[in-house]
Amino acid sequence: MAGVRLEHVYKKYSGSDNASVKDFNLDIKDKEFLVLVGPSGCGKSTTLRMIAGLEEISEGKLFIGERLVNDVAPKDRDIAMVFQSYALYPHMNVYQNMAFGLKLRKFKKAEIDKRVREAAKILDIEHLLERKPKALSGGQRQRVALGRAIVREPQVFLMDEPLSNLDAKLRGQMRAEISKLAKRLETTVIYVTHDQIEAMTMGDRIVVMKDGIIQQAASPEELYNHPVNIFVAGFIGAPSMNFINGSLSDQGGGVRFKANNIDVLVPEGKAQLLREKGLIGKEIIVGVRPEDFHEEPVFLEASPQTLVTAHVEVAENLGHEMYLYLNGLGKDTVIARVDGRSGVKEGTNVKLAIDMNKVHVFDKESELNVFEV
Ligand SMILES: Nc1ncnc2c1ncn2[C@@H]1O[C@H](COP(=O)(O)OP(=O)(O)OP(=O)(O)O)[C@@H](O)[C@H]1O
Repeated sequence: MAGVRLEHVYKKYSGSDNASVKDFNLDIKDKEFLVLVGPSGCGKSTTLRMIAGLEEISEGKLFIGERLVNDVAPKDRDIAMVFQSYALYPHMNVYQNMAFGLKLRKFKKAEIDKRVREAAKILDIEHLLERKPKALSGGQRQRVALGRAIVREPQVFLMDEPLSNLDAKLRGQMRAEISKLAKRLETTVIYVTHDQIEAMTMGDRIVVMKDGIIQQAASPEELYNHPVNIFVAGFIGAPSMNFINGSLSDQGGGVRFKANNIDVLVPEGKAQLLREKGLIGKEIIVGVRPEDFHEEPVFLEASPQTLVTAHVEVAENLGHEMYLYLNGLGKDTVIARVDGRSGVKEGTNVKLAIDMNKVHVFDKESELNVFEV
């Protein structure tokens, strides 16, 4: 088993003006489940392919374990990769598909048989070993693709959007299975996805990328509670965090955040930090997650000064929770999540309290979270 370390890694494809991956620094621990996440084109696959050895590194150093592998061929890196397209050999049955890589590497028949059967047992596909890929469901094919990687007993698993061809329900199941599998095999996994839910549920640590640059590398909880900038704050969480433009004022009686229909008191602990950072009187962006709006009486009594009034344009009731699409708070529609039994009606005005202890404040210019950086 081994970790993976990238030091100042760059990738510039020949013919393109800009580097696709820039100054990538990361120390992935042995047995860690690391997820690379970000929008299309941010450089996730390029990073993974450099680790796999399928793309050359333009600059920087890549270590697998303690070994510098910049110039080591993919087959000698002791890694296994699982792709989005499972690329199973159609003319081979499941057993042969799983055995093929080991056969190429000249493993003995008995050893191949032992490994294939063990992997099939782990993945619960023992009854499918004689079948051809075309007689398998999408989820079963994905399991065979995983099986092909497992039999290699690699130091590191690399997975590039392995679940994106599956339907939503199966994706949910396989998500949990891959997490369990990684723990059981006690192996390092580097997993690429553009799906923030996959990232949040699977990763021990998540690396959020944008334009080839790491924005933040942290645990799911840390990313959710302490995003360093607007991009990360908006990327993690669904529905996304609301961003409201406004300004801070301090005319005695504490720091207030004002914007459209909002005029609320900032808790003193946070207010002091905003004073120290020289943000009073400045335009800022406040970030409020939908779940940090409340209408429980208890909460309202506790912080009466955080009450806002808004117009409910649309109320989506899912039963256990309701999403309110609100006008009047920000330039754009603001989404609040309340209890599904709260009885809020579309077309009415609603009074909500913002949990000001949970809000984030971003510098308008740098887009950095002023509480975190
Ligand atoms: N072979 C290539 N030649 C030139 N440019 C490339 C090549 N492969 C990728 N790129 C560019 O590098 C950037 C990063 O691409 P990459 O595939 O790593 O992104 P990604 O985050 O994995 O995106 P997606 O989620 O769409 O797969 C993109 O701008 C892409 O156009």
